[in-house]
Amino acid sequence: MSEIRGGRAARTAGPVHIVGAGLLGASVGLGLRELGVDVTLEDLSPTTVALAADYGAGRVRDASDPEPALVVVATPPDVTADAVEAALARFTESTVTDVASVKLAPYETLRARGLDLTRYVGSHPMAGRERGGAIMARADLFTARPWIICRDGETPAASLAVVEAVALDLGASPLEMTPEDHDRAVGVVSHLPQIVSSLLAGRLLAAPDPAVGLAGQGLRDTTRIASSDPELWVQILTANRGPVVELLDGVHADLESLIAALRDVDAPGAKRAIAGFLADGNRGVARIPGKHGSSERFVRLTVLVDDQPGELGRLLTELGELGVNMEDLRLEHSPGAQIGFAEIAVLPEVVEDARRDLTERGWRTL
Ligand SMILES: NC(=O)C1=CN([C@@H]2O[C@H](COP(=O)(O)OP(=O)(O)OC[C@H]3O[C@@H](n4cnc5c(N)ncnc54)[C@H](O)[C@@H]3O)[C@@H](O)[C@H]2O)C=CC1
Ligand SMILES: O=C(O)C(=O)Cc1ccc(O)cc1
Repeated sequence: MSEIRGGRAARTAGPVHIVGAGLLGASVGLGLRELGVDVTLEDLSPTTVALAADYGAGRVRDASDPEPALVVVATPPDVTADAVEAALARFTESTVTDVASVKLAPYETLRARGLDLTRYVGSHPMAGRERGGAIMARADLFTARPWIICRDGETPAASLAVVEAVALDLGASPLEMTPEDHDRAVGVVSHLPQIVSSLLAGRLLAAPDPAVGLAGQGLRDTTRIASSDPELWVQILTANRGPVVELLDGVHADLESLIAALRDVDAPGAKRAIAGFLADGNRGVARIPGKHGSSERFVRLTVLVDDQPGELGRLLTELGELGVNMEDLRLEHSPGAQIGFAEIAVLPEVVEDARRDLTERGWRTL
């Protein structure tokens, strides 16, 4: 434990040098700076470095600075291998990690160049936002999120420990995977959802305005990540095309079966086939770990909140008065809409009482 601030001790011994001071890089910087770790920043864009420094993510490195203990490469995936190679050459003692969303492609590129990768430890925090840039950075981006670490057999324990320490300092849960297992896993939990969400949202382009105006919570939930950055995602999807194409082949086959069943709903077995897809979805969604480890520990109650100043504050105060222990809160609000949706997660045993009490106080619930 090297440095202390705000009651929390940093496991990370700086300096930490960040290459690429956008969303991920500046978020790592902000989180480590909060713990008092010395962080230096670098980016192709001088404006991005200045912005990230202004927000408090670190400072510009100067010639008198010692070698960093750790270099975090947070550049777009297609230049990650180049930036890792450059960092390994420039800093001859530092551990170098990267946070790219794909792990096999940069690793294979580096291996193919015949480099000594002893000091390189690929990693990937499973946390992000729809938009990139230093301006979107947050110190708490990684809180309670998995942080995958891909070492190979050669990685010394000390290098691994440096990357683990950063993940833990930022509130993440480090776990180890091979680059192959990582790419397969994120294919299904991150890349396929992105594609499905984008395809779904793309269908809205042909829908008339009055139809889109009817959009409810289901559409909002399933299209949130459709606002993601196309440039970043072209890189991610092309780099992980093997697992992604395999997953899409599965979706394609399912879609064909579903379409066939819906085309001829009176055919023997058609309704059972349709029910099967929906039931599989039920079983799949139940496997997604919730904030507290299981999606089934909490249930969600949606409360309609008028678009007036202070309404959300009033709801939170009244929940407190009613003794409702809120485990999580999500807000949905469309620009121009007269109403917002506050989705609160509560223990199943209190949901019906909470609904009744809120209704008695004049709140509308879904
Ligand atoms: N955006 C997200 O939700 C997540 C992104 N990642 C990964 O993090 C990495 C960074 O993504 P973001 O922070 O979202 O992107 P970003 O666009 O916000 O930041 C990337 C920064 O890298 C800089 N850059 C580009 N080439 C460079 C080079 N050769 N040397 C120095 N700086 C360079 C750019 O100027 C930019 O400021 C990507 O590899 C991405 O796959 C990982 C988890 C989540
Ligand atoms: O918004 C979400 O739910 C995400 O999962 C964001 C995200 C995007 C890209 C990554 O490589 C990791 C996480």
